[in-house]
Amino acid sequence: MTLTLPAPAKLNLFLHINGRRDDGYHLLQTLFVLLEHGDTLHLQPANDLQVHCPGLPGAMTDNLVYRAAKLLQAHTGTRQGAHIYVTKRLPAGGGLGGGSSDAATALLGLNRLWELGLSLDTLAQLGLELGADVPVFVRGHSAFAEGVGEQLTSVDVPEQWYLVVFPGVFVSTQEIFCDRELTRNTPPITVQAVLGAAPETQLGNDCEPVARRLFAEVDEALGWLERHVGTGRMTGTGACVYATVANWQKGAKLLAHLPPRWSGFVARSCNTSPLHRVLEDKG
Ligand SMILES: C[C@@](CO)(OP(=O)(O)O)[C@H](O)COP(=O)(O)OP(=O)(O)OC[C@H]1O[C@@H](n2ccc(N)nc2=O)[C@H](O)[C@@H]1O
Ligand SMILES: Nc1ncnc2c1ncn2[C@@H]1O[C@H](COP(=O)(O)OP(=O)(O)O)[C@@H](O)[C@H]1O
Repeated sequence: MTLTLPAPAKLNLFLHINGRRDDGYHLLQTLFVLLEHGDTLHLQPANDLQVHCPGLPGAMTDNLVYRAAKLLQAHTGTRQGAHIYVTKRLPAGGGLGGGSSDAATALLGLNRLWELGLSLDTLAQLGLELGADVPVFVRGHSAFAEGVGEQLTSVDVPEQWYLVVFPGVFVSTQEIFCDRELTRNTPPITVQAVLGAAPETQLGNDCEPVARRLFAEVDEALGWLERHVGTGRMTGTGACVYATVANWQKGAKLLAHLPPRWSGFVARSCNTSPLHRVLEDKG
């Protein structure tokens, strides 16, 4: 029996840095939406634990999917194993949360495969040990996030079509957060103000000026969107940039004119994660 599950991408419709904790972690506010596009995990019960993730450099034991599985084994004491095959579509370091989403899908998928019966609260708490972005994928709903990204308020955001462009560079989250010129004093806003604001056009991403300065390709990709679509925004700490488009056809037409050194996709946002919908369908 193979359990095949999606690991959707996310976009940050805005990202404000409000301060910094004593341990160096940043206090932020952001609005996450999920996309109908992402990686796919195939999970098979086995006696040992193996993760195959073609195209992603690095040791298997560093893969967030492997680390998620080990965390579940340690937390529950189960001796069950699995062979997990990851089809990567989301660029690592793209700001689309691919690694975090893979980890969340592994947590929920193995919880089902191994019949562990852990709650979403417990899985989100475990996920936070793997990365600040994992809990939103575990909970599987558009959310306003605060704190270091772990305090989530579930919200409904208008579902829209997005053109997402990957400008071919890897942006390390840590490098952006370490930059001296990153502004860290944006005043906090309320969730009501966010939802009334058309976030992707009226609220900004504080990491964008830093990424534009450090990575010429991010700057050029944003310039391309601004010229061809009228607006552009960066997701997370980069590198991907995006804009809303009226429908799939409009997005596909723009995609056809993308400079060949970049890649991209067109996808619709969704308030409920495709992962949760598939798990519900499978009962
Ligand atoms: C800022 C966001 C917005 O979505 O950027 P993206 O990674 O999506 O681009 C995320 O919350 C990132 O989450 P995630 O990518 O899981 O970050 P983590 O692995 O937890 O942290 C990577 C590094 O970023 C820094 N970091 C991360 C989160 C945070 N609130 N403050 C920080 O200073 C820390 O130096 C940490 O070592
Ligand atoms: N399954 C995975 N997919 C993507 N990246 C992973 C995975 N496991 C570990 N990583 C590591 O996580 C980092 C990027 O994570 P990712 O979530 O894709 O980017 P971002 O946080 O920018 O959206 C990279 O350093 C990558 O090596």
